[in-house]
Amino acid sequence: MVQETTIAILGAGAWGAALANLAAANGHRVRLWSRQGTEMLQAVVQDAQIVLSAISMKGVRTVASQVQSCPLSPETIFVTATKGLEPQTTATPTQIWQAAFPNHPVVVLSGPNLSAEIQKSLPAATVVASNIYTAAQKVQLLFSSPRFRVYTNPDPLGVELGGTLKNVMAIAAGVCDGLQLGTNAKAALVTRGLTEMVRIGNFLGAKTETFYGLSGLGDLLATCNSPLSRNYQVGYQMACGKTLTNILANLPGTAEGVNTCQVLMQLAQQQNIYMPITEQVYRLLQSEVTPQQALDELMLRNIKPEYH
Ligand SMILES: NC(=O)C1=CN([C@@H]2O[C@H](COP(=O)(O)OP(=O)(O)OC[C@H]3O[C@@H](n4cnc5c(N)ncnc54)[C@H](OP(=O)(O)O)[C@@H]3O)[C@@H](O)[C@H]2O)C=CC1
Ligand SMILES: O=C(CO)COP(=O)(O)O
Repeated sequence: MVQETTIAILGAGAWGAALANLAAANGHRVRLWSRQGTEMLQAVVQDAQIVLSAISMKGVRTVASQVQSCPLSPETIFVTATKGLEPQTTATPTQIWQAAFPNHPVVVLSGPNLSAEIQKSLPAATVVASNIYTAAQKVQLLFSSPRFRVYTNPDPLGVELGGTLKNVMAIAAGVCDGLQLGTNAKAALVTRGLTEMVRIGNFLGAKTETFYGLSGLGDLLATCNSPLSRNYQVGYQMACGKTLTNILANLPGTAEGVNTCQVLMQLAQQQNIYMPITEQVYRLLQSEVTPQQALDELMLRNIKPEYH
């Protein structure tokens, strides 16, 4: 029997609300905070054993610095469920929370977790990872249930990057389906997309094997194959001729892949890392190529061995 725990969830969007329901269904006291709500941030995080952030990337640093001015228990564990990279610094959400709270454990939670399915109580699995294993274990116990299977993993950076990098590939997968390129093309795209994720992930310090687990390949498969994914929807609608501005104006929620793609392109150029799919997604989002031209650019590259 898991002890009843007070969990403050920051961000009451699609994912924050789904995580709140999972925690409440396990008998925990859940306090939800968002800018739209009436609860003060200080009151929500006060005495919370867990502070979980499900805030879009663009709000993470601001909210982390607001939490810094709130009184917290020294035992508080931070959990981050955001999938993005900060444009100015390329920092991950975990790195931002850890720098703001150097004396607290930070746990990343990431996996193939389309919130609409979780809200329908469909079964799912996820991964929790931290440099402090006991903190990850605590979070695993808090969220585990017969419908939500939680694994621990010792590579928090790899877990976090899997969820972040796959968003760019989900945009590409949406384009692939929107252009009706078929199952072979999709399989090639997702497989080569994973190779690209491993390449940049290794450069940033993540372990290869993590990308072959739930938070990497698992999340890649979920988002590249589901119209529930907002990132997939962006690609699909671009392939159908809509403009990015128009798509984002009507999208239900956040598509982090749009910003992540820009950050990755900057990094790839600075560090000379070969990321052909990311580059074509970037050029498409910048309206430098059409979906068909992006496809041609990828297919007409020099032929080469599968592995270097
Ligand atoms: N939906 C999903 O299936 C999953 C989403 N994720 C990740 O979780 C994160 C949130 O996604 P999701 O819940 O779907 O997105 P939503 O767009 O539904 O919600 C975003 C949340 O972030 C908050 N927010 C946005 N900008 C700021 C800001 N500047 N300051 C404070 N709060 C801000 C919003 O607050 P407010 O309500 O006040 O506007 C809202 O609570 C993303 O990084 C996403 O990749 C991860 C797994 C699954
Ligand atoms: O990360 C997700 C599922 O694991 C959600 O994907 P989208 O943000 O593309 O909707």
